[in-house]
Amino acid sequence: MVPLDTESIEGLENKQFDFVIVGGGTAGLVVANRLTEDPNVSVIVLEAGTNRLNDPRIMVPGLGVTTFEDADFDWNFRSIAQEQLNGRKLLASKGRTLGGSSAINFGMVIYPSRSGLNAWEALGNHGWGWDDLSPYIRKFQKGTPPSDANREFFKGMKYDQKDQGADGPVQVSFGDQYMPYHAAWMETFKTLGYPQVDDPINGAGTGPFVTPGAVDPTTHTRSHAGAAYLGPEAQARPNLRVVTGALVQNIALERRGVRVTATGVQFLKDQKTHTTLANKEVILAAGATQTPQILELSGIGDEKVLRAHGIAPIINNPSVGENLQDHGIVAFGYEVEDGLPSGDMARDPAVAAAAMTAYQTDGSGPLGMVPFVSAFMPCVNLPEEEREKLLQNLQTSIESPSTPRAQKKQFKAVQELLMDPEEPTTQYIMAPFQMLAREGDNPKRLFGMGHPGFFISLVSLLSYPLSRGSVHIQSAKAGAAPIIDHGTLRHPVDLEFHARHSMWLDKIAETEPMASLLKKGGERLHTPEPLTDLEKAKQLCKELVLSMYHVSGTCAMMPEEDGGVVDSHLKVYGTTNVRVVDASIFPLVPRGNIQATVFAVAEKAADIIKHDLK
Ligand SMILES: Cc1cc2nc3c(=O)[nH]c(=O)nc-3n(C[C@H](O)[C@H](O)[C@H](O)COP(=O)(O)OP(=O)(O)OC[C@H]3O[C@@H](n4cnc5c(N)ncnc54)[C@H](O)[C@@H]3O)c2cc1C
Repeated sequence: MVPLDTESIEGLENKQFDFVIVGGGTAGLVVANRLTEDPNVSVIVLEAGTNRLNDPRIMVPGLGVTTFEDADFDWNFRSIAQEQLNGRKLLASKGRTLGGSSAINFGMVIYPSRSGLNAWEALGNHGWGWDDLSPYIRKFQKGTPPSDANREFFKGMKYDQKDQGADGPVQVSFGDQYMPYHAAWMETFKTLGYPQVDDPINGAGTGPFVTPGAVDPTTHTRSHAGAAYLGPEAQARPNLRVVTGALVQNIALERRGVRVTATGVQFLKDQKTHTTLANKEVILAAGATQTPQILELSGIGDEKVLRAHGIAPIINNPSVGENLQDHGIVAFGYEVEDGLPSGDMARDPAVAAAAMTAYQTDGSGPLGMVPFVSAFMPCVNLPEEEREKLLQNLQTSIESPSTPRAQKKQFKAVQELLMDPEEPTTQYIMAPFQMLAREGDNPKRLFGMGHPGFFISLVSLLSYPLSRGSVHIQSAKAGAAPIIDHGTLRHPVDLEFHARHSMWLDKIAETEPMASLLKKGGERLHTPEPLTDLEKAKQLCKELVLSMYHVSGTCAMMPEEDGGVVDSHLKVYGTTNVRVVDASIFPLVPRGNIQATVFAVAEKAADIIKHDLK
């Protein structure tokens, strides 16, 4: 593909576009594409990061991990020290390139649940339940069925052939070179009494499943937002302009009566400040870490935070940047039986070269696929009276006068999800390589295969965490990293659930057929001895938990009095024409990895905007 010139700003100064979209990431490019389907609508996308659409480190799915910490791809944020995690800082990687985080992520496509989305609606967001949003899952993707070989390998694999999206831009497919642990994962859950019951795209049911990936099955390239929504046809549209290296500093706002109207944005490019005008709307799609930052820099946020940085408040909304949710993951490492493979083999240059040759020859092998299997599970090792006690603790925190009103409603919604026998409380994942979780804030060591020997990782994350964090500006300077407080495992009930889920990882490892693939008496990266003590499990969770990079909820869609920042049309309260379309609007984080939900939200947002234009 001829590279799209996104560097030039010729003719841009004070030029007016109907829509100014801030951030050319996962959600931003969906909205840009859909709005410019109408040739009479003009759109500019301002992306702070690079244009690396043709870069192999993005295009080759298995190379994504090499982009971490590289400023050409990753913002490379860290959280502030997390007191509840022994003072550790969490890595907060985030895409800084066209395609945003979808261009550097692990490519897993995981769908939200019916009840999880219905909870969004119950929180006061009319039109955002499962029946409203799930059609957009089918709109953003095109699913390619598993091959006969995969069906044979994963016996009993459920795939709902008729309902995978017919012609969406994001290609979703399965791999072609799974390892014995992948098949054993499905069988092991069956042994434990939890076979797969349905395709997760249908939004219900617990049990294991083969995780589809955002990979084009023909070219074996990553199907991220840039590839899917900014392909040759979109690039050729005269009504769509995309500029990279354009760091948006703030929205220009004017008070018109009781509400405030955006007239454009100011952005920094090549060390100079420029202005672009919005004829109709400014759409913030800078992601859950930076969308609140831009609002605060524009004078929309908690007036105390703004004044502390010398910013004059225009709209006082203390909920901006609050309600941060993330999935914290706890990864355990198990040595595999002698003679069996593992992704750790790639530390041998000859093996890495062979994988690259296979990929270059016909797209086959580990580099061209997303190598994970998952399971959604309830907390199976939690006796009924203990469950009652934990839910009672949650009830106490719902009733506590110190719990803010907004959180009370959310906790109530989570409580219902935790009590629903059809809903998972965890997502388990098997990754066929080692993760050195104690090196957590350093991706080169975390994923660097630095420990001798061959391992797999078994991972747990809480589907519906109660812990809440925040993100706020640390200076009035647009380029400064925001203060990110993940808050992971801060709520005591989260720690109770996560400890129990992590203990069950050992159970998976010692159950057949998985057990036979792991070395008897082999090394365990998390703890040398099997984990039988709940208190020890809690300490281990605090020591090992990492961010799964699912930061969301920081400009939540909810009624304003309940802690909302945007209404159910995604308009920022107090403005006539500023919308947010990205992971910040999630009122509750969905049950697993979030990119599918971001794509679906952005598709729905585009329809809402088109409708509102009429
Ligand atoms: C390392 C990693 C692995 C992940 N793995 C998975 C996975 O396997 N499966 C899954 O479902 N999810 C995964 N996720 C999560 C998922 O990719 C993200 O949650 C989702 O893509 C976020 O979409 P978004 O549109 O909200 O933000 P983004 O896609 O991050 O887009 C925001 C864009 O705005 C730009 N921007 C920011 N500030 C400014 C500014 N001031 N001016 C202009 N532009 C700006 C950014 O550079 C970026 O391009 C992962 C995320 C990461 C980081």
